[in-house]
Amino acid sequence: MEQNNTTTRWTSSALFLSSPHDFSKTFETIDPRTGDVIASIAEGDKEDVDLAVRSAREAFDHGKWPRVAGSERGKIMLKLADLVEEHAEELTRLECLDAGKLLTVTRMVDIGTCGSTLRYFAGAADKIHGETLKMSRQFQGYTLREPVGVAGLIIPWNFPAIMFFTKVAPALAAGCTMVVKPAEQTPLTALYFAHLAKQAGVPDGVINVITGFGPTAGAAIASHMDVDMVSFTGSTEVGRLIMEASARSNLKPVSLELGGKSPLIIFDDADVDMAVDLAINGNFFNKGEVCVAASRVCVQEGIYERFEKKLADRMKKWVVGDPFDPRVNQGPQVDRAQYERVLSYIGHGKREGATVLTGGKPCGQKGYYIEPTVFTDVKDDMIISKEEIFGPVMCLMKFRTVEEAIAKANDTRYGLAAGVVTKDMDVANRMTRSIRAGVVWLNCYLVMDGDCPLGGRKMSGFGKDASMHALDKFLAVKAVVTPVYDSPWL
Ligand SMILES: NC(=O)C1=CN([C@@H]2O[C@H](COP(=O)(O)OP(=O)(O)OC[C@H]3O[C@@H](n4cnc5c(N)ncnc54)[C@H](OP(=O)(O)O)[C@@H]3O)[C@@H](O)[C@H]2O)C=CC1
Ligand SMILES: CCCCCC/C=C/C(=O)O
Repeated sequence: MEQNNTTTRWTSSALFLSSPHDFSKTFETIDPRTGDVIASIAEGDKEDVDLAVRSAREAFDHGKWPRVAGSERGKIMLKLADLVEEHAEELTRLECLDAGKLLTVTRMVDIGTCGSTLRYFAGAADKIHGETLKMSRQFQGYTLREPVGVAGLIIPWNFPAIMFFTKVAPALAAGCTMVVKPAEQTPLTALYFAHLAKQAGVPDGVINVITGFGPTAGAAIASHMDVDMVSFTGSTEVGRLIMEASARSNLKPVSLELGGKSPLIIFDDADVDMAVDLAINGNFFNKGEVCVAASRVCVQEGIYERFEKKLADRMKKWVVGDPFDPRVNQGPQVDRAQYERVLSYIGHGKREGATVLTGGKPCGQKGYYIEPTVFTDVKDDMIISKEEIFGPVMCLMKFRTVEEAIAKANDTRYGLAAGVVTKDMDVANRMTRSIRAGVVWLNCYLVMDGDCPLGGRKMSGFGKDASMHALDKFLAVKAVVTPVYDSPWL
């Protein structure tokens, strides 16, 4: 962390100190339980992005991070993982406060995952190999996989800590330097991580966190001539803007993890209790603010009525309230805009003739709470069945045949995730191969793992987060070719 007289800049960069720029602009981050202000945060804009990119450029072109052995980078990343775990309690509370997340889940899943993501990629940092090429003439060829340079990492508000390390950890392992922009709604943990990174020994200029707004700071990263790649998670609409900005600037490669309208297809032979569990978790986990939410639940007609009744019974026990209370299942939506957006979709559903099985209203005296809502009688052409709602709203539908299930699953412009519940291996194989999505969960849902790639097709974007595929995004492949003379073989 660097400090100056006007405001606090949390960054591992030293360049900020010498700038004459006005650092006094701030914005407020809000507690979604109440609408109260948690803190004032420095509002970075285009000028700050320029400074941050200069700092990252300097650290990449002349600093030690890309030049030390991968094992050394790995060691520092392991130290950072330890520090994150030592500070897990403060981080957990910051994340819950900023994003309205459940305390117990955040401790285990969100903050719990940060250390494992860092460790996964720390282990990869000294195993980045090229290939020897089988040249057809008297030449020797091989490939180098080099760090791509300065990475721009633009992060959403639904999993601020998880997404921070999902992007930062592979970039660090590859030897890149980076400018990271957390979402305006949830900047707190990113700032804390930058501070811990400095303590862990990440050199100045390697991780530069810019807090601020998308249309200013985010857009400046996407269009910057000296940013070498962008990895973005967020809406399809902003994904398009990022691609446009790349096209209009330096044609930097972009990786886009965007929205979804994922189907969960439940066949007649499913264990109904298990299927109900998957549908609830798939829709109401993290108050539905999940890119892979199973927002279209399609149940085969033979078990449909039993499924619907069990689901309605289960939802009666669902508790919405303060996410710090361990008895609560669902906290508030992240901010007023998202709360209003979700309520407006619920309004569309009612007006379009879908039936409200459960929920359908806001709740609580203050804050951004919404009842978990299940719509039945949903038709494929309704807005609620086509558009990403990103809130606690499930669309329940019926189907008869496997063919119909495949058609329903693919009847979306998105292609991020899907779930299939069946005991029949032939049906399972046919479904998993027919669905056009980045991940298909079979007899489970929302199972994430460091080694499991996440990323979509169609309007859910392209490029993978997590797994070794994520590391590839931060590496440029270079072929090196040289003549060989009198080689005894080819
Ligand atoms: N795939 C996913 O996981 C996510 C999907 N979404 C979808 O998007 C909807 C709207 O949410 P919203 O917060 O508006 O999502 P955005 O796509 O606007 O936000 C994601 C990130 O992009 C930044 N951003 C916004 N505009 C630009 C821009 N022009 N150039 C570069 N970066 C930009 C945001 O900054 P800032 O917030 O500071 O403006 C934030 O850091 C949700 O309802 C949901 O459907 C949203 C978040 C995550
Ligand atoms: C166990 C859930 C973790 C989800 C992490 C990835 C989600 C990404 C997204 O919704 O954008």
